[in-house]
Amino acid sequence: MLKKMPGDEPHRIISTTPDTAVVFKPAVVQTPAIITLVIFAARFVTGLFRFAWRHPVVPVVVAVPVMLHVLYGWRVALLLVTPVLVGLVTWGFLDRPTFAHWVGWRLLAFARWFWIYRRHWQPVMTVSRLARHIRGREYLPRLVKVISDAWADRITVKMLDGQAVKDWADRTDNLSHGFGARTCRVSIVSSGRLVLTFPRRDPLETPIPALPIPDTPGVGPVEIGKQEDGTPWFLRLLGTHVLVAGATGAGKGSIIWSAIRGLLPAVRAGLVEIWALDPKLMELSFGRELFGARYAADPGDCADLLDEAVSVMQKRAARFAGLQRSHTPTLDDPFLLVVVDEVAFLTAYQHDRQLRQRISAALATLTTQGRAVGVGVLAALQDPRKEVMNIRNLFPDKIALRLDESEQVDMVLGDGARDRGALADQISPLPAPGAGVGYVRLETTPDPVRVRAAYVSDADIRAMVADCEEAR
Ligand SMILES: Nc1ncnc2c1ncn2[C@@H]1O[C@H](COP(=O)(O)OP(=O)(O)OP(=O)(O)O)[C@@H](O)[C@H]1O
Repeated sequence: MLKKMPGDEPHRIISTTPDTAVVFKPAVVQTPAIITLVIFAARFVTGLFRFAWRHPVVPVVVAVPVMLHVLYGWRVALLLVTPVLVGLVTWGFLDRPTFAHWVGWRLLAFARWFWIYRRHWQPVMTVSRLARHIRGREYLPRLVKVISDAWADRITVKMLDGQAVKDWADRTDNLSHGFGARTCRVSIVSSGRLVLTFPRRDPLETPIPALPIPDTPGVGPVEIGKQEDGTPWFLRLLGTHVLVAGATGAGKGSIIWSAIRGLLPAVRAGLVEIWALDPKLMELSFGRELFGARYAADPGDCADLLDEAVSVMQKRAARFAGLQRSHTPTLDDPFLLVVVDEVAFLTAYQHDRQLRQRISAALATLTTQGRAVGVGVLAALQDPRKEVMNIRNLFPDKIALRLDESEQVDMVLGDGARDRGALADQISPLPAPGAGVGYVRLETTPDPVRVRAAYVSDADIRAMVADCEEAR
């Protein structure tokens, strides 16, 4: 009675005697009416409390004026409610962020829960086959709560027992179209619970101009651009190695140049040295004055420069042994960032086998031992296949810009990254909406984050060079 009892289904019943009616007897359990009423009342009250707990602002906004009206009449209600409304509007004007945090986003979350997610939940779950029908009974994953902010709606879902995150990750297309969003990201919060993120707007859809050069020298995470939620994207370079992969024209240069730009004050202060390897002779040659003697384009010179970096690293390691386990840049021991544009030119397309092996060995040594002694590698490449770059796993932090094939996403970011929403193969090939857009997967966070690097134009690089020369 409370739930539909599964009876025998007529299509399964076969009569062996011709011309006899099949007797269909569904199982019926008689329940006294009072028990039914008590259960309904209990469910109603629990639902009311649950609702008030999840959407506390809504009952206050709706229930209080109604109660005042019922108890004291509409005049008193209006008299008491008007100053509160005026107060709220003033609060919204004077301090938008706190108003949005405490009232605005909660009301929006309620509206979207009510109008979009709750209303479409059952059809979307059924059509995308995330709901199950077993013996006539429908089992739906539970929509636990909706949180909204300026960028996206985040929906906490209790999966059905026995469901896997992959079941959901495989249906992100169905979910995003079903709920009218552009994309859907799936991330796990605890056993059996996951969060679906539906962005409502895209702060990365237009190019970001070059960020201002920081005022103070710093080697901490460098601001490169924006994250998909509109917050600044900081990339750590000290104490790690970063691999940037992207097809031609994906905007690898904008990440390299934004990193150099962010470190420029520290370069001028002597806390950072940037060593540039530019085998393609295109990207870094434009600002080669910034690197002084630490610039190489010819493969032989690149090998020499890498060997020198290895030697610096080994000398430091010998000095630091037993004294310190991590490195803080100083004037005597600055952070040394080796920037390699199109690393495959040196490791795969180089026809001199000996040189190729020497370069690969030096890069492998730097990426395995460099970070503790203040030597980092920032490398860019187009083709992420293992044959081209067999040391890609030695880079703890990875960035996938636009890639040509979906299989390349996991090659760059690691297994399961595409299932978790890193759709680097779907980034637009047009420069305005797609160049510099990518997904970052850090050593410490398995969930890829969508980002866009600021575009450092030729004029910006020229200004950086002029600035540095002036400082010298
Ligand atoms: N962050 C960005 N925002 C907007 N446009 C960009 C950005 N980065 C690059 N572009 C545009 O895309 C074009 C290609 O960029 P870029 O040369 O850096 O790509 P790339 O990945 O280094 O390509 P290649 O591997 O062929 O050198 C640039 O000329 C510029 O117009």
